[in-house]
Amino acid sequence: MDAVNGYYRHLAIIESQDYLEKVNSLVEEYLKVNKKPRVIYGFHPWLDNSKDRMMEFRKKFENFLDIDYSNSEKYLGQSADLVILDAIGDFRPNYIARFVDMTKGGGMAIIYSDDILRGKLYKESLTRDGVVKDLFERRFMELAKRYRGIIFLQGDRLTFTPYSSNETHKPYKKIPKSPKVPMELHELCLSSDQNKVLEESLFITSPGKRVLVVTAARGRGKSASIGLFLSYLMTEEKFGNILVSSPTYYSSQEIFNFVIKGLDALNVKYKLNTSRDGKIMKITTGDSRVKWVSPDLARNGEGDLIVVDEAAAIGMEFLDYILQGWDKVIFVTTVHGYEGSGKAFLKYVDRLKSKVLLKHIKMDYPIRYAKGDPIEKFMFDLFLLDAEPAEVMYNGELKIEDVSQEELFQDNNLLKSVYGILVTAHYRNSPDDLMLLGDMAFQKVVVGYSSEKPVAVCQVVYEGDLTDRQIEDISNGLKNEGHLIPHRLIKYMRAFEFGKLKGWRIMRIAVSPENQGKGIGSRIIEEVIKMAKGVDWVGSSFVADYSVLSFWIKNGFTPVYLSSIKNEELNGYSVIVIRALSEKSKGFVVKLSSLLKDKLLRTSHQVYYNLNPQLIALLLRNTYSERREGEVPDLYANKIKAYIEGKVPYNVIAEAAHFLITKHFLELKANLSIEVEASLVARVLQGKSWYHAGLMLGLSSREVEERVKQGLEVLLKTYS
Ligand SMILES: CC(=O)SCCNC(=O)CCNC(=O)[C@H](O)C(C)(C)COP(=O)(O)OP(=O)(O)OC[C@H]1O[C@@H](n2cnc3c(N)ncnc32)[C@H](O)[C@@H]1OP(=O)(O)O
Ligand SMILES: Nc1ncnc2c1ncn2[C@@H]1O[C@H](COP(=O)(O)OP(=O)(O)OP(=O)(O)O)[C@@H](O)[C@H]1O
Repeated sequence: MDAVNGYYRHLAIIESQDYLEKVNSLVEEYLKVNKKPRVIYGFHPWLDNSKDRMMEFRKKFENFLDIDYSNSEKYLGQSADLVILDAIGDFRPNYIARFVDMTKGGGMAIIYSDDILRGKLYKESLTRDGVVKDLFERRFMELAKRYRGIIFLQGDRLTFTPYSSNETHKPYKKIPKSPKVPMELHELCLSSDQNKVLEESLFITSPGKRVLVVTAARGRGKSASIGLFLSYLMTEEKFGNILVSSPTYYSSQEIFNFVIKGLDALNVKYKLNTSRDGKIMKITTGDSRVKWVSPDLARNGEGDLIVVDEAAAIGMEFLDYILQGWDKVIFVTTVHGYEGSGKAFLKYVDRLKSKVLLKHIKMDYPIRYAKGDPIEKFMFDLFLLDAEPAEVMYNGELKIEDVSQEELFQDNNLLKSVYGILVTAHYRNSPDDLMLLGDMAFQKVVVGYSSEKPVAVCQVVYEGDLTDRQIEDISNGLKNEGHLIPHRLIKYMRAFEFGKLKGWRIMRIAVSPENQGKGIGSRIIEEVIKMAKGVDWVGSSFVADYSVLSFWIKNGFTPVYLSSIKNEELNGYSVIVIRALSEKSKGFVVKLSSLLKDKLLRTSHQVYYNLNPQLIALLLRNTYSERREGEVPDLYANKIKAYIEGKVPYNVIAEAAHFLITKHFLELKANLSIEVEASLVARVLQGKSWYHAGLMLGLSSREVEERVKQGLEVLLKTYS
């Protein structure tokens, strides 16, 4: 009852063989306080008996929504009084975080399991040869016993320290006296912070370049209030064309839901464009529209206003690009969230303040529950959501050590600052990564310290050394044994013997943002290579990105593989780089990288049409070649000359240009700048029009053509 008054939540964790009885009696207790709760139930429908369990629960409630864990991203905006998680077959951090988040103030989340440590799906993906650690779960249980508001039932042992409504503050709306934004919209707000956003966002409508930044922890209703504000703008003439972008569609979903709520409240008619799977992609009313576009398209999109949700997660480089192209920009972002990189983004905003007219609105009050909610605190500390790197400036002194996973999980401050580096540098970090760090054996964690504080971290996984049987299974597509690099090279490059070599995959490397570009990453790699005694290769696999790839190439790694399909979730193509440490592996590197070069030369116009041409050029420049092209035919040379002199158009000489560029990348005798090479790649190998090549390269059509001519001239001199 006190929780209802104080609008705070409870979390119950049940680990017991008679879990159903225990959940039922807890639910009975809860029903005494709230007779008709809305219930959300999370599970894997296809696991043994899980559907039966769900059906049993479903009978008990009128308002019941069952959600398949694998689909749960779609339901981020949902909330319920009672959230029940089936943790019999899986105990996965991302799902726990996501579902507990759906619980409303006064409500309760229940996680039930027979045994948290064994037989869990995600954990199995971290298990190799039956070996896995349980540092994550032990920390989870230890915190659950210590934190208030958590009912922890292990067998028949109960730990629970209650919380009190005196310690919480409920959100209330507070409508300003004479609001400029319509009253109907203010009425829809649930906290005074939302009213504030609605009114103060008007800042963006005044003339000139303006940037509005809205930041808060998760669940403060940022997206909702911006959605309401956009519904107002749509009814005003000035903002006819509004784009919304975010790393994934789902982070913007609430914006669209609340544009609709707003338009409904204002009694305005609108039209929806929905994707096949039900996502609202565009809302139109009269001459105005709000449309979602992916970050790739937003870069060169046009309109009157752009909203970027989860802005910190997209990367500052992208934000700079948006700021160059747009006059009216709204950045919405979570700080201290799962996807967030808090301090780095806030520093970025501070720097921006001196360059453009900027307003920064911060929201404090949660929407779904009270400020001071004990479960929010538990989740923050459990998943280290507010982990940040230690503040330290690198002064040239670097101590590099490997730290055992046990040491890391025993020392919360060390864990927090090491994990903070990973969270801040890799925006895709999620609660799952903490479990991976704690539980996956066969890994090595290397930490770089400056002035005794962590500034860099590197996670290494041992791979390879496979048996014939394992290799055969992988080659037949049967099993994924978790050896990522050998797996890809065996399955897609058919390099069976490579599987027998011993390797270290650098799964993660990150340097705290203030200290990047000072040589720390390279020194860590050097040290890791020294540690790799008796190892044939050290490698890495990551989403292809120009500057990250440059880092590996600088450190002596060679690209050997590039995926043929874009990974939609990661929004890019993955690339594998390897540094050979033994003669045997050297042979593979030469062979595989030559094959990669050939693949790029022959298929850039189809397989890699959408890949950044600079990246293709960088790959072509840094791969071996085992074949040569013949002499440049005189006819080709003459044609190209005629083109350079402006006597014939490009299409007339396209085949000659293709020949010459292929020859260049096979022989690498001419020294062209990466910009010129990228223009050649875009036009000649990818077959883009001048216009599209220009879009990719940030150049005008004329500039691209100038570079192509310039490049062809040098190549002709070198090779004919
Ligand atoms: C498997 C993986 O984890 S791949 C992903 C790698 N990690 C990340 O992208 C996280 C964010 N970035 C970082 O943490 C670091 O910048 C790292 C790990 C990529 C590189 O470490 P650093 O100490 O910054 O690199 P270091 O100073 O040794 O080398 C500099 C070179 O790396 C490249 N580089 C890549 N990213 C950066 C960056 N953010 N800042 C500066 N240089 C970078 C450049 O080519 C640079 O050479 P240049 O100065 O001639 O342009
Ligand atoms: N005014 C409102 N009325 C009803 N529900 C609201 C309101 N504002 C927010 N919500 C609900 O609260 C939840 C959090 O809102 P929203 O997604 O806007 O928060 P956010 O701060 O953007 O959080 P996140 O970081 O999760 O994106 C959502 O489920 C949303 O539907």
